[in-house]
Amino acid sequence: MVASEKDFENAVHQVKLLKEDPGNDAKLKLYALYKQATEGPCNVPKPRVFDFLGRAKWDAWTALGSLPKETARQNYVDFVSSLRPSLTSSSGEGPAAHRSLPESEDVVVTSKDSITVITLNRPAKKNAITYQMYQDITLALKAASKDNSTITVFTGNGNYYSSGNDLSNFSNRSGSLQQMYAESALTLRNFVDSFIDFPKPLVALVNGPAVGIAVTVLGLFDAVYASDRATFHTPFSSLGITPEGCSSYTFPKIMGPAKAAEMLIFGKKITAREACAQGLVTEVFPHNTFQKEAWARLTAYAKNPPKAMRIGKQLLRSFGKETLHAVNAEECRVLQERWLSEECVNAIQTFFSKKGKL
Ligand SMILES: CCCCCC/C=C/C(=O)SCCNC(=O)CCNC(=O)[C@H](O)C(C)(C)COP(=O)(O)OP(=O)(O)OC[C@H]1O[C@@H](n2cnc3c(N)ncnc32)[C@H](O)[C@@H]1OP(=O)(O)O
Repeated sequence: MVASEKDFENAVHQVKLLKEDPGNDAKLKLYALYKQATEGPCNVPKPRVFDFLGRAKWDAWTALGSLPKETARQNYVDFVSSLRPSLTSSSGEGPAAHRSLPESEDVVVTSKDSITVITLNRPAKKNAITYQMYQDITLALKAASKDNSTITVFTGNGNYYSSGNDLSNFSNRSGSLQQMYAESALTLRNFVDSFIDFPKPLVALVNGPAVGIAVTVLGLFDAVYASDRATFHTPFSSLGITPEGCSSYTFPKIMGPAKAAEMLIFGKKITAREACAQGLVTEVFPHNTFQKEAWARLTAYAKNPPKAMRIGKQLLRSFGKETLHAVNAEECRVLQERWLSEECVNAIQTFFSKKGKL
């Protein structure tokens, strides 16, 4: 269900009627979504340095990147409803994730034409996945598995699909290293499990380069549509780490052991067309028609009888499921050890000293 103009106007009106101050963060978010929904991406100059409020508003609006107006309108309506649960949208039931997802700006969930869309929304950081985002995505997939959508889509906002794991994930948390790595391994395991167990067709729209875990989990999707600007890169060895996302099992199955080793052990970056030839990508579209063509395809597929698609997917998946869970557990166990290694610690330090880009 997409928010109509009327839903949006109602939500704007409801904000004016709020009796309690929702707080500065909420007000900034409302401001940014309102501007994005009514004017599109921010293209006004950044306010001067002492205009603190103006700059905070500008930052919030700019952070929405190229989020489409319709999505911003929907997010505004959803956010207003979450501020006051008693204020419900006039269009009836909202998107599924709205019912169980924590508020998150970095992972945006929307619903349209029986399709739930999960968008990685950190364009300024190339959609790198933070610790919180792993948890939000896991929740979003759980919610989508229960909502009334037919297909679930995963994509990225901006010019990257995702640069993979946020390399600062291990530097901005508290507790002992052992505890942090154990928690991270568990979070990763739950994240990948939610892809393994996802019961409906899951489609990736790879709008630009994909790195690391954003590539590996693609082996667990049912279809992967890519822009011809997308690339696929798993530089694990140069980061001192090892493959995850079940790729140590799915990649050799999909592309054969030799091509899998080239990517997962030697870190060869491949183009969308190469990934398609190797079976990781379903189809490649020219970048300037990518959204239009991929969405036309998805909208048509979403009209298929949902139960048949769901049961079909489960048949395709069910026989390998136990193996996938075992592979996931083993990959996470090995990674937990690798994170403590000198090779890994040095590689992350090199990245943040700006000497070690891919
Ligand atoms: C719970 C833990 C689970 C762990 C699971 C294991 C997962 C493993 C992986 O995913 S391994 C892959 C990790 N990713 C990378 O190594 C990519 C690192 N990034 C880069 O090499 C480059 O940023 C780039 C090639 C993706 C893009 O280069 P460029 O176009 O020149 O842009 P910038 O480098 O200027 O990037 C803009 C801005 O984003 C920050 N950023 C980009 N990617 C990451 C990242 N993965 N982690 C943290 N930050 C990232 C970059 O630092 C810049 O920030 P700044 O503007 O300087 O503040």
